[in-house]
Amino acid sequence: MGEIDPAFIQATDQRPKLNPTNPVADEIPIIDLSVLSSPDETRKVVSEMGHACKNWGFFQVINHGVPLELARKIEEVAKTFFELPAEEKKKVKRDMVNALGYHAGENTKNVRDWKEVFDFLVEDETLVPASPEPDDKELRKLTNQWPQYPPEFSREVCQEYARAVEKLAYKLLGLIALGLDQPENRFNDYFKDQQTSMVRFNHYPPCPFPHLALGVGRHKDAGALTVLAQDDVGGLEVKRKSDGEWIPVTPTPNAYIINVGDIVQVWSNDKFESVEHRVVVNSEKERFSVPFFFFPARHVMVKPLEELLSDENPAKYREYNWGKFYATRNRSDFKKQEVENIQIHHFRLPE
Ligand SMILES: O=C(O)CCC(=O)C(=O)O
Ligand SMILES: [Fe+2]
Repeated sequence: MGEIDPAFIQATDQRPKLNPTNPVADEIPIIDLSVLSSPDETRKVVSEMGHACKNWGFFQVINHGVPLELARKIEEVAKTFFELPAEEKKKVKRDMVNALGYHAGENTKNVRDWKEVFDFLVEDETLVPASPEPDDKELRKLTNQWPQYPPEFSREVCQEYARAVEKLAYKLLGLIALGLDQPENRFNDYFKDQQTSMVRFNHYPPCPFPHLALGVGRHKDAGALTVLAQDDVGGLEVKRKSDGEWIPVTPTPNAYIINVGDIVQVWSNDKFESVEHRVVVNSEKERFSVPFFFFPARHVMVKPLEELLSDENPAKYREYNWGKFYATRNRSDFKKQEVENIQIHHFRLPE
């Protein structure tokens, strides 16, 4: 079996229970979006989604409108990419200047993830702050990097897929807005004029040390929401709010897993919660997943919605700039940092 590189070893209290003695029923709600044409049904969906966002921070959607054929094609494109020889993948490697492309050694909470990734922006050539420093006004252009080879790697399929999940993400964000008693388009402007959203291909190779390492360590997603496709292998676990147990999200064919990100948590002033999740790996099977991270434009100042605030519900966060938050995250993903990554709780106001 050989030795594991210590960079991958999780602290004892973070290691997964691989064979839970009490297998849990799958409790993450599944919501059917096929009924949205009728106002009564829409109200029902809004309410189901509101409950899920409050109690789980996670749900799955079926009949979501993303063409199945396209979802299948994107999975093929992702697989094709990761099958390339390492030197080909390295030709589109992400670096200190450009955060897009291939990356094999991401750290989550300063432990290395057992995975490799490929990232691309929904809107190519998006501007973001050049540095996390608050006074530095310089901007930097992020540019997609596409492999030249093989011919089956289709940039067109990637772009078409990004547009299709983006459409679903807007739909879901509208339903979340309705769940906060706001107009359906309440959040849309934050994504106009250079949203920083991206699609990621995740590949988790089989791991001989699944009891020591994780595919992705526990974390919360920083954006507004995430629309995740997973294959049939399984491995994603969500921290159940009621008791802190790690609950596996059983793959549901043709469903998307949706989770509330930190930004929706702040907008909703904690009504909806961004919940920790992680990915467990296994010694036999590789696993693929494709998250779409719905990120606003760099200039957006994130803060609780004024419309929700009152004497009884005062703002729980001071505002922060999304672009600077993003720049800080991208820097700290890169190098093992001695300090904790930037988090929304750093902006929390005292009660
Ligand atoms: O692969 C998965 O199921 C989830 C990955 C994830 O949480 C992420 O990339 O943020
Ligand atoms: Fe995540």
